[in-house]
Amino acid sequence: MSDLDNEELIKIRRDLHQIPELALHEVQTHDYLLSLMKLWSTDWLEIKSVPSVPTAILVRLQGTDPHKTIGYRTDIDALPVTEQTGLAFSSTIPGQMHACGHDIHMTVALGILQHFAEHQPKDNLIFFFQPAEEAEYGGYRVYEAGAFTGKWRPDEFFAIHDNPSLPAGQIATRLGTLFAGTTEIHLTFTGESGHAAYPQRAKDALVAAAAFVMQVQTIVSRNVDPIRGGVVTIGSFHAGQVMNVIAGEAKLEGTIRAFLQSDILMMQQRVREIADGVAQTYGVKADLNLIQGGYMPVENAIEQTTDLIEFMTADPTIDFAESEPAMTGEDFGFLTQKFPGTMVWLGVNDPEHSLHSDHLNPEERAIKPGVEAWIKFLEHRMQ
Ligand SMILES: CC(=O)N[C@@H](CCC[C@H](N)C(=O)O)C(=O)O
Repeated sequence: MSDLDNEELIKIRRDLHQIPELALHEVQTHDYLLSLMKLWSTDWLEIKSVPSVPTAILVRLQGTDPHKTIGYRTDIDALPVTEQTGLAFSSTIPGQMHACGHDIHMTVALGILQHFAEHQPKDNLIFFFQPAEEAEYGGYRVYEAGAFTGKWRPDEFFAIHDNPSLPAGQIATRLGTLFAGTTEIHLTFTGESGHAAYPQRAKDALVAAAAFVMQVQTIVSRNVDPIRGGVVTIGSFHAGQVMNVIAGEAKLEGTIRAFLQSDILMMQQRVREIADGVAQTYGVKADLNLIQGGYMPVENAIEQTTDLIEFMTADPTIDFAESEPAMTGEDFGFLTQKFPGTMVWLGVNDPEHSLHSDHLNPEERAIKPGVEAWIKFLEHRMQ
């Protein structure tokens, strides 16, 4: 068998695009991936499951003359977004879409895996098909389950993320931090509802929540070093039922983002202080839940990343560019705290739409050069 050709890769991508599943529920995706891996089964390929995270798949390829074990990770989950692309191969699952391109990530990983299932690698390779990147921090869960121990422990880890702002097939990364660390904010203010005409007899949770939304804007403007920057976004605000009843409850959700873990911790503390202060000022109760999970800053390691940049820059068949850091989050950041490694962008040329857009339509011609660049680089790492 030869390497998967363009048409075969596109078919896999379209199959996966039609079955987008949410974090920790990637059952059809898991079965589809496994069916391909079984087709490519060889003496040197071993598959492992993780009982506590049943949609995760680890694949190990035994090297011919191993000096190390190289890890390659792809995420497999999708988003609660209703697809609006109108593509013939659109999502078949209502309200769910591969709007972050994990279908592209999986296809690239499968292309690389199929190559090394056909051509036994020199070093050992571990492919990690990771559930729950968008939420629920699957990488952290699988690590904590002890999956990366013994012969399953990678010495280094690599991963990609698609980028609609870059030309199709371009690979881009940088030394140091590529992606921000994040923290989810889940906050409920509870007051007392009442008649709109008698505010003095109620405790207005909506007004408290509105004050909170405005006050947290000062975290980035007054507490974060402006040279480093950060983000506090409240993306969801639900309160009240009708115009003439004071809301007794307000629910807010948002995200904190920064490039340094110390900034994340400081911003978490400021969110706690503001929630407590607002609760006291408005006589309501604040229930605050801050979840970082595995979304640590994605720190590209010096040795692996320098080698990758030098290798890809020198190869005229690879379109490589250095990139700026981004405020997107990724729980690959947790794995970069545990194993040295590198995450790169893969350009998919859809500049009109951002990641998470219901119109996101990555160019499939990015897949084949992505696969080829990684096969070359991994073979180079094995020399
Ligand atoms: C690449 C990307 O879009 N990642 C997501 C990761 C979500 C992190 C977590 N749920 C949070 O918001 O804190 C992103 O939103 O950046």
